[in-house]
Amino acid sequence: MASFLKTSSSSSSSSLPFGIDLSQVTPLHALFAALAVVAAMAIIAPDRYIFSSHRDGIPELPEVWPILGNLKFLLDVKSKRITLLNAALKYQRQVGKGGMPWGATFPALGGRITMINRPEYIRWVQKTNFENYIKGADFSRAMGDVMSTHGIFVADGEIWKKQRKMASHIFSVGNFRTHVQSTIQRDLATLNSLARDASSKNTQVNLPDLFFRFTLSSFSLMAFSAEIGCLPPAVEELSKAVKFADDFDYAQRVMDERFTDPFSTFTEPFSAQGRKMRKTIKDLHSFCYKIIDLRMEANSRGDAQGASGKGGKDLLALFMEQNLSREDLLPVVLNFLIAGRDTTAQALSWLFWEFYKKPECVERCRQEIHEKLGSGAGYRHMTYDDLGTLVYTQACLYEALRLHPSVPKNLKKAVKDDVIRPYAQPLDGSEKAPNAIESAKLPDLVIKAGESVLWSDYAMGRMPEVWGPDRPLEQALPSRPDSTLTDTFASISSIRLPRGTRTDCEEFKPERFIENNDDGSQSIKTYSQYLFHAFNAGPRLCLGQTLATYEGCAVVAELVGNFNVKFDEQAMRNDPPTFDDSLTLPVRNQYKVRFEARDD
Ligand code: HEM
Repeated sequence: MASFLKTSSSSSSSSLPFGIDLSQVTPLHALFAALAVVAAMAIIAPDRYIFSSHRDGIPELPEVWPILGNLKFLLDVKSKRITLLNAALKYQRQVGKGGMPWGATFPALGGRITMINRPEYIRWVQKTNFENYIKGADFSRAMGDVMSTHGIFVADGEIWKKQRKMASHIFSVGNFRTHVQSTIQRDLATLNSLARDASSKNTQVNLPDLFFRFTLSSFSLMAFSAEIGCLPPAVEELSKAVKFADDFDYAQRVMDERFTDPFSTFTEPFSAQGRKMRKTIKDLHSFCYKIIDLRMEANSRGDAQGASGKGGKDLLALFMEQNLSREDLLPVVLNFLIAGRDTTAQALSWLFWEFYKKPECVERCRQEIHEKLGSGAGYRHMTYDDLGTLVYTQACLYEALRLHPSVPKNLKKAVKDDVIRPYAQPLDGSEKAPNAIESAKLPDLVIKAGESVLWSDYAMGRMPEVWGPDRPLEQALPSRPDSTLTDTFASISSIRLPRGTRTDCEEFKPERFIENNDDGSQSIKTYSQYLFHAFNAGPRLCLGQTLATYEGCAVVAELVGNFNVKFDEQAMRNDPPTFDDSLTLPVRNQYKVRFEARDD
C-alpha cells in the first residue's frame, strides 16, 4: 500500500505534458516558461487587452500596452494624473474626430468599451434594444454596498421595474400642485429669510453648500415627511456641516473610482480608503434607518404622517404599503434621497457660475421673474403652474445642464452580442440639433456580450457635431486666421482656427432652449431625449425631471428676484469652480457669495 502511494504520487509529479519531470524544474525554468507565455501572449495581443478583440474601422485609444491594452489610461485616472471627464472629451476630439465612436480595451468593464457620444447610438442602447443593455455586474460591484443591488439606480429587470412603477405615483401632476409645491414653498421662505439674514450681516455664504441643503431639506420632507433640519433661517448655523452630505460625497467618489479601478475589490479590504468607506456606509445607512424607524414607530402608534396632499401618500408610505421590511426600505430611502439632493443642487451651482460669467443673463431672468411673480413686497413664491411662464429662467437652467450635466457620464453592459445600427431605427428631426454639422454616415457598431458602451453628456455638450457651431462658420472664424488648428473644427470642416478657440457649443446660450412661436409667444424648445440627454432617456428617463425643473427655477426666482448675488471676483478669477471625477458633477472648490437684498 505504502509503495502504491509512493508510485502514484511520483507518477503525478512527473505527469506534466511533454514528459516534463517536475522534480527537475528549477525556479529559473519556471521563470523562463512564464516569460515564454508572456511573450506568446504579447505576440497574440500586441496592442489590446488579451481577452478582448479589435473592431474594424473603430479607432482606439493611443498609449496601448501589449496584453493589458489601455490599462495605462485607467491607472492615470486612478492616480489622478488625468480626470476621466476631461480625458474622454480630449480623446473624443482626437480619436473620435468628427463625432465618431471610438474604443479602448483594458482589464475592466468587460474588456472593451465603445464610446457612443451620439444621439443616434444612445437611442439604440436606451430604447431600440433597451433589454440588451443593463447596468449589470459593474454597477453592483461599484455601488451595491452603498446603494444596495436592489436600489433603483443599480437594479435591472423586474426589481427595477417594480421600484420605478411604485415611485412614479408621487410624481403625478396632482401631487405637484399640492404636496410638492407646498414643501418647496416652505423651504423657499426659509431660503429667503436666510439670504436676508446674510444680507443684513454682510456675511459670505457658500452657494453650492446652500443648494445642497435646500434640496436635501425639501426632498426629505416631500418624500419621507422627515425634517432633516439642514436649512436654518440664521446664517451662523450654516457653519455646522451636514454629515450625511459629507458622507455621501465621499462615498460617491469612491464608487466612481471602483468602476475604473480593476484592483479595488482586492485593495479595499486592506486600504485606509476601504476602512473609511466601510465606516461611511455604516453612517449613511444609519441616517436612512433613522428616517425609516421614525415612520415605522409612527405607523405602529397609528399616527403616520405620510400625507401628500388630498388623501395622497408620500414615497415612503407608498413603499411601506408593500409590507417591505426595514432592510428593504433602506435602498428606497437612500437612492431617492441621493437622486433628489445632488443632481438639482449641482445644476444650480453650475448655473450660478455661468451667471457670474454672463451677468446679462441674470438681468434678463430678473426681468422675467419680476414680470411674472412680482417684485419687492409684491413678490410671491413660484408655483408649479408658473413653470410654463418662466421660459427664460428655465432655458438658463437647461443650458447649464447641457454644459454641466449632473450625471456627466454613464455606461451599460451588453447582455448578448449586438450590432448597433444607428440608421436602422426610427429617428426623427428632433434628434438633430439645429445647425448641427452633417456628419459622414455613422458606422454600425459590433458589441459583444459582456462589453460596455459608454457615453459622456459632458463631452456631448461640447461637441459641434452634436450641438452645432450655432453661427455660420464665417462668423465664428476670427479675423486673423492662424495656421494652428483646433482638433474639433479642423476634423469636421478643414477650416483653420487658432488653437484654443472655443466652439460655439461651449458657450452658455439660453436661447438654444427658447422657441419663438408664430403667435409671438415664447416657449421652451424641446429636443429629443437622446440629444438633450441630461435627464437620461428611454424607459429609464429621470423620474424627477419635472420636480428638478420646478425646484431649480423656483430657487433661481427666489434668489435672483429678491437679491443681488455678489460673487467674490478675485476668488472666482483665481480659483474658478472646477470638478472632481465622481458619479455626479460636484463643484470642487465651492464658491462664496454675498446677498444684497433688493428693495424693488
Ligand atoms: C437636475 C436634476 C436632475 C438630473 C440632471 C437628473 C438626471 C438623471 C439621470 C441622468 C438619470 C439616469 C441615471 C442612471 O442611469 O444611472 C436619472 C435617473 C433618475 N432620476 Fe434624476 N435627475 C435629476 C433630478 C432628479 C430628482 C429631483 C429626482 C427625484 C427623486 C430624480 C429621480 C430619478 C430617479 C428615480 C431615477 C432612476 C430612473 C430609473 O432608473 O428608472 N432625479 N436622473
